[in-house]
Amino acid sequence: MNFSTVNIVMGSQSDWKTMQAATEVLSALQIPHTAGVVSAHRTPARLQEFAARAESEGTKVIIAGAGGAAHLPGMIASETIIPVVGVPVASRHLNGLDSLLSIVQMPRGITTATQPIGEAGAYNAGVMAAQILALSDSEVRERFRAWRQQLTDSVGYEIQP
Ligand SMILES: Nc1c(C(=O)O)ncn1[C@@H]1O[C@H](COP(=O)(O)O)[C@@H](O)[C@H]1O
Repeated sequence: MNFSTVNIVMGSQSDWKTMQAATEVLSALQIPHTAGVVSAHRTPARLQEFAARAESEGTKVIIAGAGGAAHLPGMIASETIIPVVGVPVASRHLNGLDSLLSIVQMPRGITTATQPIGEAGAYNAGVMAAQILALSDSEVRERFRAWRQQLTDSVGYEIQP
């Protein structure tokens, strides 16, 4: 189990093709991150160990993605006070609506920062993690501002018919 400033975890190896988009902004902003498989359903002991160690290992934000009965993000959120950014991975039968509802409908007091379904959600999870870190890290803040300006500048006004 590897720990880093941002830990990206997912319920299955099959989620990686979606979840790897979370690394794009983190890499661009030079934010240390690592990724691995943790499942509330299949590896409950690993989940317990991961959540118990993350804070003392220096993790500041956890990005958790899962599909279907996506209990992983909420279960991690219940075991640590580190903010958990949840990513609903598109499921085979219900296109991720099941994943979204499983992650977003948390009980009062325990919460996840839930992102859109699929790759765009994973990408934005990276953005959200960077913004959380920017609050307490001036170097990340400056890099984030520059990244955001680039995004703004890249949106052209003219329509290309
Ligand atoms: N939702 C969860 C959890 C969990 O929430 O603990 N563990 C695995 N899974 C999900 O099962 C789906 C199918 O997994 P497989 O492709 O391994 O059969 C994946 O999207 C995974 O996130």
